[in-house]
Amino acid sequence: MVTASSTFGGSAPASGAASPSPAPPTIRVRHLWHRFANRDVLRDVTFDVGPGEIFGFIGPNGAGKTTTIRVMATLLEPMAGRVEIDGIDVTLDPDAVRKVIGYMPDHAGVYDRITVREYLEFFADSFRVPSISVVDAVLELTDLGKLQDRLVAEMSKGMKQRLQLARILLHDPKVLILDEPASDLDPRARIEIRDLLLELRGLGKTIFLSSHILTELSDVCTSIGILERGRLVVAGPIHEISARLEAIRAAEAHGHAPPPRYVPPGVRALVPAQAAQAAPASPEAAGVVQSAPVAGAAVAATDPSASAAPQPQAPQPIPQAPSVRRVKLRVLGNPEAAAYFLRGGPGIVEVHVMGGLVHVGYTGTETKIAEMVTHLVHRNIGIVGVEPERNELERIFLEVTRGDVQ
Ligand SMILES: Nc1ncnc2c1ncn2[C@@H]1O[C@H](COP(=O)(O)OP(=O)(O)OP(=O)(O)O)[C@@H](O)[C@H]1O
Repeated sequence: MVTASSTFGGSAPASGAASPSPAPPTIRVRHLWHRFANRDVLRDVTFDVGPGEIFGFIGPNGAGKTTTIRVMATLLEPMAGRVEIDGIDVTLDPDAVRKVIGYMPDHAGVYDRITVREYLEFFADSFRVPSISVVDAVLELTDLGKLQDRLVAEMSKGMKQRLQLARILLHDPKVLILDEPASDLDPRARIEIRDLLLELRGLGKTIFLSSHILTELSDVCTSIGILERGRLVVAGPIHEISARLEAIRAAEAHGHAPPPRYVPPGVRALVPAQAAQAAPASPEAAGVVQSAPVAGAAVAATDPSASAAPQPQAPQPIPQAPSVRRVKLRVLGNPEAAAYFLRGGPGIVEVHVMGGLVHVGYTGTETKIAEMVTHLVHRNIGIVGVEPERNELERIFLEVTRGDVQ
């Protein structure tokens, strides 16, 4: 019997793929520009997604996420720059790219008046894959088997979204490109989609997904890229970005020159102000041109400096700085007394009282919060509220973006 796991992704790495690997990137985007009318909506976007990663592409409405995705999905020709999926240039060989990607657009429609099985068999036939065995495997993988005889029209939004995912798995693509896969879903459906994505990653798929909802991504993505007004302001593994920002903050707080900035492959800078200074204002200024089909050959760009694939900067070692986390404590009685007892404690970096709350910076894990609470309770200080800092991804997002829209 064909099973989901034997049919899908058997050859790819099943675990541990998030760590840096010498393998070439599965998705390679270099100096991508796009312009609608006379407005640049993508400006010099460059990033890599390694094999087996779940890459979250984050940005506010209108930042350019869908435009980037449509280029990757071969639906839109870039004005300049180069995009390769699994080593294939999307402009030079879009048909080959389509065979290795499964693309789920935002707000995709589904045919309503057929059953779930009929829907999948229809697409399996159009993908020219053996419909019965593959549809069985996809139904099993996406847990839609019980609903296979149900009319699509009668399915919930979450289930329709799951059906969309099932459809793009039929040809067993290596790379999944999902535009806002969890938007409009209730919390349960969102969690179910997240679990399915993790399962697909376990089968070796590389997953690129976009979202403007940070919390739906933070516990599923291995890496992120943040796009603002068409510019990529940061990209890389979440913990590396976080450690770097922490090191920069610590150095600046002590009046030292910031440590050398970590530049993920191809990304210009971590900090928006620097990105704005460093980035060219137009593809013409950057000397970047589009890869264009030329009879049977990979194309030379017109500008010799751009003709070779642009080389990303080698990543610099990331300085190790202990990551400072923050928590706010609401105490009964005098908050200054609580602050007094916490100052100088192991792992406590800073303590101050503001707005009646005790703000504590600490290093280590969240057990440190439990230790602080115990310590204060033993000194007869009652705790009535504990408010840990924002989640890591929210913190990064707020720090590297400026809230600009285009
Ligand atoms: N076909 C088009 N013609 C003109 N402008 C467009 C077109 N498609 C998108 N845009 C503009 O390009 C910019 C980027 O749009 P895009 O859809 O890529 O953003 P997004 O980050 O996906 O936003 P959202 O989260 O709202 O989907 C927006 O200002 C949008 O209005």
